[in-house]
Amino acid sequence: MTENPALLSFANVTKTYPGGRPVLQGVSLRLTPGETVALTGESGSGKSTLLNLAGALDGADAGEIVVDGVSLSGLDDAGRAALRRERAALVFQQFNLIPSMSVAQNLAFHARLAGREDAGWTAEIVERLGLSDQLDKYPEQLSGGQQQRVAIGRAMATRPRLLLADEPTGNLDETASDAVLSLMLELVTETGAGLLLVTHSAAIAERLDRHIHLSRGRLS
Ligand SMILES: Nc1ncnc2c1ncn2[C@@H]1O[C@H](COP(=O)(O)OP(=O)(O)OP(=O)(O)O)[C@@H](O)[C@H]1O
Repeated sequence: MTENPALLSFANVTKTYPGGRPVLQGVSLRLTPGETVALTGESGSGKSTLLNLAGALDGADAGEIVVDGVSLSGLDDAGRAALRRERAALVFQQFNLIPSMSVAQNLAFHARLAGREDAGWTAEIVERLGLSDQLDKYPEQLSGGQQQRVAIGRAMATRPRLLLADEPTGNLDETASDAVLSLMLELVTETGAGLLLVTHSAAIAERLDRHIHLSRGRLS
């Protein structure tokens, strides 16, 4: 049997910030298409660091990271930006919507940058995320749950192969958190993307296919 190609792989990755203690010490992991993986660990254990490396927001000191067949160590700034536009999308706890843009403009923004505007797919995302009545509104006019749905829609509009989410429901109450997580899992599963999601919540981690834990710079 041939092994599924990895969508994301870390091989012996290490990371230390200047003047700090080692945060990641020989981390290896593998995520295949369609797989959803929860990453937990105590505060300060390096979860966001690992996610930022996977999204090419920062570079590893050693080891190899490959996203959808692309080795990150060989990329310059432009290559890293292209990777985030075309292969790996990020969703953060703080939503990070553009305040001066309407919901419709926020949703279209990354897809336009990537030259991948697809009106049919965007309309489907809007429908699925229940945003039809919100398109002309601005982020400040939305609830936290609605803002996060826009952030997820914006990330999914480019049909990323890999979705990296850093405590995406951390700012939401339990009901909104459940709803947003369900929508995210549906979209990810339907598009065959992979999901790596940082969470503090055991209940959220249980809803994903697999659970990995970071402690003292290593995964278990
Ligand atoms: N840009 C940076 N410069 C220096 N040190 C950093 C930087 N970012 C993170 N750190 C340090 O690296 C360690 C890991 O931080 P990281 O944010 O990855 O942890 P985390 O597990 O995501 O934490 P939390 O659950 O609190 O968000 C911490 O000790 C933190 O202080």
